[in-house]
Amino acid sequence: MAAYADAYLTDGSPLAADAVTLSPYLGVGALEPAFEAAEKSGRGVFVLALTSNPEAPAVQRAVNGGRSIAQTVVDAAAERNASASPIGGIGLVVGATISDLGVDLGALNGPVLAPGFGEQGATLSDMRTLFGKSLRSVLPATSRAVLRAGPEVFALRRRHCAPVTRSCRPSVTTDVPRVIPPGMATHVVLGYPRSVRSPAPDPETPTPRRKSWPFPS
Ligand SMILES: O=c1ccn([C@@H]2O[C@H](COP(=O)(O)O)[C@@H](O)[C@H]2O)c(=O)[nH]1
Repeated sequence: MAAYADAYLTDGSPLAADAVTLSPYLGVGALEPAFEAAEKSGRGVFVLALTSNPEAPAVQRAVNGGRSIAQTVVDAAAERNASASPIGGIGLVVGATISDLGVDLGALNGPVLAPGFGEQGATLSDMRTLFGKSLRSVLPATSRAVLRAGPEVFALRRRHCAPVTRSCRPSVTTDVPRVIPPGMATHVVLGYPRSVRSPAPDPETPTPRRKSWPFPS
């Protein structure tokens, strides 16, 4: 783990990243070199806690010593972040496709990376219900739903929001500004799952051009 930490979380390494995802299944303690390297260099890690794939609950919801494995991972990250201000760099991955969290994220004091939007079917309203008070720490992630239409921003918007612009408005005007930092918002809105499920736009029908996001109501 120390070698991985050097490669991905240390200044000057050609592979250094802002943050990496880590699996805790060697034991959370085995990740210590990565935690230390991330803290030292101001980087972050996201430890898998409750993943979005359907096979995950059999392992992550298993109970050991009165706590689920997922809660054990959450608690270890919370302990590591306890004294950090305003927020620690030990984050968790919690899939947005999960219907019932079943873990307490209240003491985490760290970010939550939530994959599952777009292609996997989670919606922004799922996010509000699922994460409750922890919502402000959640970074929603979507990949295929965005990449498939890219790289032009206008093409992305046209694919996902037109000709059903109206159905995109609720997320833009109510959910997003309150929960997602501006830099993230474009990404998330472009992958807004409700629009992913909408019919593909007719290439013959011109899309009304809107000057800027968020769309006027
Ligand atoms: O619980 C998890 C953990 C990681 N992933 C990864 O995130 C992206 C999701 O891609 P989409 O195209 O938005 O579905 C992908 O790289 C997964 O390996 C995850 O989906 N769930």
